[in-house]
Amino acid sequence: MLDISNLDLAYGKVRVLHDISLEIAEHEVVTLIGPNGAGKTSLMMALSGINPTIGGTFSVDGVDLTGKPPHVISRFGVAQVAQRSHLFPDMSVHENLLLGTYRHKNGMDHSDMIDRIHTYFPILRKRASQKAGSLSGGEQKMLAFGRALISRPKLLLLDEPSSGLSPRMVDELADVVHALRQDRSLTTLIVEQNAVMALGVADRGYLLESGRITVSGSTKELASSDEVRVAYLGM
Ligand SMILES: Nc1ncnc2c1ncn2[C@@H]1O[C@H](COP(=O)(O)OP(=O)(O)OP(=O)(O)O)[C@@H](O)[C@H]1O
Repeated sequence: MLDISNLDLAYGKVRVLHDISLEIAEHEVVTLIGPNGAGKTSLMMALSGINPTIGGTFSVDGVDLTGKPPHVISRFGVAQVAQRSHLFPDMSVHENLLLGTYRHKNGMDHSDMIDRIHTYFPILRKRASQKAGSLSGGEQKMLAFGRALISRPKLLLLDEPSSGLSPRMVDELADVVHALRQDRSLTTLIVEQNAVMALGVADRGYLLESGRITVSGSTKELASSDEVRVAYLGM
């Protein structure tokens, strides 16, 4: 579903990603873990068409999307839940959720999907008519996640979903990712600093360090690798 091949990215003269190659098969949940400043968000922004790349390619479902603008990538079915939720604060929770349906034809029935999202995130049902700007930070993240799900993406990109969440909310979020994985209805890339959470919900993973992928393998292999221990614990 996602095929990244030898991708390079720089901010001006500062090279941030080096020769990144990564694949995700349809319905897989794959994680890219790495410490602060490794380049995780830079890669997500590249895959959404926000950051221009300087080398390499990436394709989704066999279609080369390298260099395409964000609106084209999004219409193609790539949805990103960014670290910041980017909601419309004066619109209601329900209205923000419905904004995720824009890529589908008018008149399409979204009620089943809305019910499913409310099952994953019951708070969004309770707060449906409340302004999105009045939600807590964690609740706003849930809404941004729901808005991405309602778009029925081919590929879901989750950028550090656990950042800023309480331990209880991280567990709730992990349960949702786990349920989505059980459904096998989505293909997901989770970029995380929280290796424990990410390795607990993914099928496979990659370790990104200083802009290079240094280890890849099953979540079990990553969890027991010396490189992951050194990257996270410095020992
Ligand atoms: N717009 C930018 N201009 C210049 N440098 C940038 C820009 N955005 C990020 N960087 C630099 O690129 C490097 C990678 O940053 P990035 O945000 O991708 O890392 P990250 O792995 O997501 O980190 P974190 O886990 O702390 O969010 C960092 O050194 C950062 O300072």
